[in-house]
Amino acid sequence: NGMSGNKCSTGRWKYLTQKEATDLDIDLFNEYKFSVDQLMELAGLSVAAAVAKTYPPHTHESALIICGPGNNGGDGLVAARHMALFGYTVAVHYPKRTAKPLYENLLEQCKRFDVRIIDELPPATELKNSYKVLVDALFGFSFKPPVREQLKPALDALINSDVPVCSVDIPSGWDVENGPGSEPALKPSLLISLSAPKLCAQPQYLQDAKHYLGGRFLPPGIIAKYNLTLPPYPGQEQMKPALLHFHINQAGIDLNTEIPLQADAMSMPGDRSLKDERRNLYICVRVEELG
Ligand SMILES: NC(=O)C1=CN([C@@H]2O[C@H](COP(=O)(O)OP(=O)(O)OC[C@H]3O[C@@H](n4cnc5c(N)ncnc54)[C@H](OP(=O)(O)O)[C@@H]3O)[C@@H](O)[C@H]2O)[C@@H](O)CC1
Ligand SMILES: [K+]
Repeated sequence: NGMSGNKCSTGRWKYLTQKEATDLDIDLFNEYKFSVDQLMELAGLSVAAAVAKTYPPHTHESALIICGPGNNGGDGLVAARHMALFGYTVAVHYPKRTAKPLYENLLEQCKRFDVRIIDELPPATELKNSYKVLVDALFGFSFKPPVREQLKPALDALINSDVPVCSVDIPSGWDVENGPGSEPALKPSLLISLSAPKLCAQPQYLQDAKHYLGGRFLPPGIIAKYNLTLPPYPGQEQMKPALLHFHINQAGIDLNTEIPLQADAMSMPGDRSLKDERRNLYICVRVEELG
């Protein structure tokens, strides 16, 4: 039936290496003259929008955002403010603060939006009772495993929480290129890749997670330089369900696959005939949205 193995991907999109992600970031600032604040605002806004689409405030009112010391944490602070505007009750845990005006200002803004800053994380059971959704803004594409002692409790809280975790750009603790590894790792239920997905966002690592693309700010020159093939954003949206992962049920076998959304109809659950571009054949699938 052309679907040997248990994975099927059309392999249409480009996934960045860690070095490409870093170089692209540097180009945006040095060559394309963006400031960090600008891109962080757009990144954080798209994170908040993707979280609200997946776990809306009327069902997941109470949110905890765990922020790390780098720009990934900055994205989390921005998302916290936007989520407060969207109607969530938001708390932020920010255990290793960076003494730079950008981060100090973002934190102050959070406080002015009634975001609660919590210095100690509660134990897992209490965390589960207090929050309906977590945002993982601990580490982004500059992370090098293994996690050091100081931030291990924050990572462990995300791993052991038993609450849906929405990861910003990279699931924290994962190798940016090689995914979760063999140790017990974070299993996010939503990943928001920023600007372009990194190698760890491939479906074989992400498994049942929803996957959005956000950070809609790449100039055409960057797209050309890095040979980026990315799904087009619809209209004025800040984020896009780029690489939704569906359960495929064929002849009683559950397959986990990745299907790029070419038409809106594809995002609806139901039976479909889909073209597997790589193998150039059509497969009959049942599309069930996860999560
Ligand atoms: N172009 C884009 O798409 C844009 C991307 N943006 C965002 O920026 C993110 C990348 O940000 P980033 O480069 O500041 O690094 P990030 O990953 O947050 O963390 C570095 C920090 O973690 C630390 N650390 C590292 N390893 C560690 C370990 N094992 N254990 C403990 N700590 C460890 C490291 O500490 P250090 O090693 O330096 O002491 C440093 O403090 C990116 O993913 C996206 O979210 C947007 O904001 C704007 C445009
Ligand atoms: K993260």
